[in-house]
Amino acid sequence: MSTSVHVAELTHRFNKQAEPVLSDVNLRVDAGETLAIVGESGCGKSTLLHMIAGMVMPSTGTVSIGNEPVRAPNPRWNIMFQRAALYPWLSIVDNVALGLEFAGAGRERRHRAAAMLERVGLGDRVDARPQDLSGGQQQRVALARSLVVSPSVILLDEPFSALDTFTRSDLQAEVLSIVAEQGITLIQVTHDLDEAVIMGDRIAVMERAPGRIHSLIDNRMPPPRQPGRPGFAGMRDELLAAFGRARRNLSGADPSPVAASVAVNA
Ligand SMILES: Nc1ncnc2c1ncn2[C@@H]1O[C@H](COP(=O)(O)OP(=O)(O)OP(=O)(O)O)[C@@H](O)[C@H]1O
Repeated sequence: MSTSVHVAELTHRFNKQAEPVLSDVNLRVDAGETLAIVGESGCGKSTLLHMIAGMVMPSTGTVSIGNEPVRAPNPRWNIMFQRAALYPWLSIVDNVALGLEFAGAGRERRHRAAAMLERVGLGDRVDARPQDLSGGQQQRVALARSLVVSPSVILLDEPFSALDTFTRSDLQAEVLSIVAEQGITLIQVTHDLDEAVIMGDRIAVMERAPGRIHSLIDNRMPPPRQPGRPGFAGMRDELLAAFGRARRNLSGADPSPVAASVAVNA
């Protein structure tokens, strides 16, 4: 079952003397919606995501998932990182089943883990060790581990950034298909504007120092959103312009789209 995410009046300082890393962040993501978050390096995207995941408590403000205040990590709002942290001494089916064990599942967990590996295209590798898989396959295992616990919300922190273009594209499509099928609410941090257009029904552009939401853009492209399809380049240009405006709020300069593009890819 999908669930909404509500961030209210969130401000964060990593220590009392420091300037706030995040300030006055307000955000609502509807149940079943997908949101991509972009912004200049260091603007606080990961910090915000970690707070939604309950890994870091905000200095002030609240995060709620459904009607429940987030105070700790929970399998119902699961986070997946850029690098798959898999146990090399366990087979991949046991790595995935471990997520279910932490979530309190019973003896059927190995069967459920195998079914989820099948769903992400690794049904014939269940007994392999993580180190025998490619980076893309390892990310598929991590994805299966995040999804097998049937989360209402999935939080992705640049999960595909280390992958080649084709593997990344396959995994983007896989994630979109699974979240649509299961009605999961998705929030994904990315550096890649193409990826933001592909993944997000809406795209939040953040500014930095302090980090806050600069703009929220509705993605007008209907899925499947793929580079080269009509409307994709226009949506990306709109996003790039918003990214440039978010930077200008910081520096007072007026960056050209090329300068903004360099910053995005830095
Ligand atoms: N545990 C921490 N203690 C102190 N400062 C931190 C901590 N974690 C992050 N920061 C600082 O908070 C700011 C935001 O970091 P964060 O990683 O959230 O940004 P980001 O937008 O995700 O960056 P990037 O795109 O480069 O990954 C940075 O200035 C970072 O140095």
